[in-house]
Amino acid sequence: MPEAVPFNKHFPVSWEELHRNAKALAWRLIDKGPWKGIIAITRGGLVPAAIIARELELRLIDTVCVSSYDHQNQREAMVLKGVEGANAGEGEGWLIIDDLVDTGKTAVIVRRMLPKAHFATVYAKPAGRPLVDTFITEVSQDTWIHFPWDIELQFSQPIAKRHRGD
Ligand SMILES: O=P(O)(O)OC[C@H]1O[C@H](OP(=O)(O)OP(=O)(O)O)[C@H](O)[C@@H]1O
Ligand SMILES: O=c1[nH]c(=O)c2nc[nH]c2[nH]1
Ligand SMILES: [Mg+2]
Repeated sequence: MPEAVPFNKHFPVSWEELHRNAKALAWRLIDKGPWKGIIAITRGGLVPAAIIARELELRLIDTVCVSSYDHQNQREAMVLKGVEGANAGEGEGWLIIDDLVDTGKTAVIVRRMLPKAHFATVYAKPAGRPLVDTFITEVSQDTWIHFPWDIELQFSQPIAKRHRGD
């Protein structure tokens, strides 16, 4: 297994940016349909999936529940729930939505379940990029993306102080 890359950079995302980028993803996906429905990868895929479902007027939504990080520490991926019944078959005509692809481990697991589905994320890092069919924004592998549901407004040190290492 490749060495874990330390997260040296931080990329905070606001609700507005997330909304705008999820809508941009919907624009990219509209011509690639028609779509039978969405399979959201919980939990990170839930918010983008809701925005995309609204824009593409999709009302059939299922989840695949996967968990593989304790904050920034990656561990063995756990599949807590697969696709309900045989609803999506091999996934043809279905959209899989997640917030991001990082190492690609989660994407490999879900792609194995639904090999014919279209995998779309809002953000992608280079290691996971080959596993995604459509995405909006790429960030470097050593960047941690901070989603709006994980952060809160608080005091931030002036850049000069941070630069000096105070
Ligand atoms: O490409 P990978 O290295 O597999 O990482 C990407 C996955 O990691 C995060 O989920 P996480 O397992 O942290 O669960 P969460 O969505 O419930 O926060 C993120 O939402 C993706 O699903
Ligand atoms: O909030 C998150 N930001 C990330 O950059 C990331 N990579 C894997 N899982 C992640 N979760
Ligand atoms: Mg996730």
